[in-house]
Amino acid sequence: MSPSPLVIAIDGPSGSGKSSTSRGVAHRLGLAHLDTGSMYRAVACRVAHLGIDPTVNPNDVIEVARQCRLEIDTSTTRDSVIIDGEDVTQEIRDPQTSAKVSAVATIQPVRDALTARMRHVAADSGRIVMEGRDITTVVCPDAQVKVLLVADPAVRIARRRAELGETIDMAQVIDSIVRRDRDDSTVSTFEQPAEGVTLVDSTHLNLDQVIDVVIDLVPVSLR
Ligand SMILES: Nc1ncnc2c1ncn2[C@@H]1O[C@H](COP(=O)(O)OP(=O)(O)O)[C@@H](O)[C@H]1O
Ligand SMILES: Nc1ccn([C@H]2C[C@H](O)[C@@H](COP(=O)(O)OP(=O)(O)O)O2)c(=O)n1
Repeated sequence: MSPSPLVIAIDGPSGSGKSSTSRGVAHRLGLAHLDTGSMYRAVACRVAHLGIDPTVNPNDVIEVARQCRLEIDTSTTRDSVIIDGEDVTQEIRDPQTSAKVSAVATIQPVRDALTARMRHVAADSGRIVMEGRDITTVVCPDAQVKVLLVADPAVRIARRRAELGETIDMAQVIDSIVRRDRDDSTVSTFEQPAEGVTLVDSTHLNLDQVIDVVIDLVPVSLR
């Protein structure tokens, strides 16, 4: 008998620990993992390579989101992202990409195109952890487990700074958390949990503790 379908949806603001937690949960339960932010980031990279300014030519961005060939590894051991044959695995994590991505992610038809792709990945995989900003509310509102992962802004800024290295420009780090959350929250609701979504505050929890909290939410019969 094949195992029951299982979608664990994790939303939250930047730096709340979505990727680390999702990866850890997927690894422990043997599930696939999709970082949906990497899809928006990949489109932002492709758009930049094509010399498109999203604020001037949003229709060109929509075209890229609809037509691009996107190859994303959903295993927990690799995290490669290839768009139209170009490997952008490293570039999507650059602070320059972080600074550009909201301009792409706030175009509603771009969201519609990528949401459809995300749902295909979930359906193909069957058992997956999906993370982003609108997975619990828009992409997979019927997920068996729905979590909104938050942490105090100062803690999120400190975590991101530690991740990027002490030499990183502090203004850039603050922009990538505070300004980006403000822009992203114009199109997604990730500051308050929607009905049926469990709020998990990671401010005072280490990564293993957060992973344990999420796994405890998964019905034993589905693990
Ligand atoms: N509970 C936690 N305690 C301490 N550091 C954490 C915790 N969760 C994540 N981190 C660290 O914070 C940084 C941002 O985490 P990440 O998972 O990339 O967040 P997000 O995907 O929400 O932007 C990473 O360097 C990660 O190792
Ligand atoms: N489901 C999603 C996932 C990401 N986004 C947007 C919002 C973010 O600015 C970018 C990048 O998301 P990502 O999760 O990689 O960002 P962080 O790791 O949280 O800093 O994409 C979104 O609008 N909806």
